Amino acid sequence: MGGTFDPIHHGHLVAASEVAGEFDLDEVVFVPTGRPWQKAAGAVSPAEHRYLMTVIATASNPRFTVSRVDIERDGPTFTVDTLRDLKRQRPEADLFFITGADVMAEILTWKGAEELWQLAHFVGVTRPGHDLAAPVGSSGVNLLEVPAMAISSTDCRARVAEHKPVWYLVPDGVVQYINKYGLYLGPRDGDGTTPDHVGARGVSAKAP
Ligand SMILES: Nc1ncnc2c1ncn2[C@@H]1O[C@H](COP(=O)(O)OP(=O)(O)OP(=O)(O)O)[C@@H](O)[C@H]1O
Ligand SMILES: O=C(O)c1ccc[n+]([C@@H]2O[C@H](COP(=O)([O-])O)[C@@H](O)[C@H]2O)c1
Repeated sequence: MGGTFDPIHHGHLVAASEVAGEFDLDEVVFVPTGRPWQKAAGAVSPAEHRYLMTVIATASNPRFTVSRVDIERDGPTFTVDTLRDLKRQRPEADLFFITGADVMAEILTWKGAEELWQLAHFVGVTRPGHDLAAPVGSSGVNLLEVPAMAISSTDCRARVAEHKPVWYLVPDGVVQYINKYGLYLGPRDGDGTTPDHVGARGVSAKAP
């Protein structure tokens, strides 16, 4: 499952768990993007923060792992490269790429879109507020209804910035990580550490 994971939240985790169960997958590899070219430069937290939050969120599930292939590759992140790298690392694996309905609707705009269907099975999952459909001309795309989680990373970031809690929207360890590094509290300062004018403790991390 690829994503910017800024931050990872329970919508991601439920989607991954449901697909793993439905398709009897041995492993779900979470792949944080390096440079998501469709998101504004500077609007995305440093990759190491997003990677570490993903590790924290997935640590308790023995079938969940996290890959650094996208954050270690230079240049913009393209899924065609992600899938090639994963295939190189796991030549025997039958790859499934998990996306929410919003991302499924954009795949035809991606680099090498016509090649993607040969590299992996794609699984599109339902997401509140978005219609789910297989892209025109795609093959091997499965659609799966998953429990509705009206959670987005955008909303989580906005809540932290407004000093509202994100408990139960993201895993507890991710709440604590966000608080520890003062993420999302103010203007992005480039390295994701707490800007001077912002206190080190965010309201979001107060006990529930
Ligand atoms: N609540 C959700 N339910 C189902 N799928 C989701 C949900 N949130 C995200 N996804 C899917 O997870 C993948 C990674 O999403 P991403 O990291 O961009 O999270 P996001 O919440 O959409 O972030 P942002 O709000 O910053 O755009 C995408 O395929 C997306 O469609
Ligand atoms: O390959 C592309 O051109 C492409 C364009 C946009 C998004 N993606 C991938 O789609 C996944 C979700 O991306 P995002 O930005 O919505 O978190 C992630 O794995 C991205 O690398 C891929």
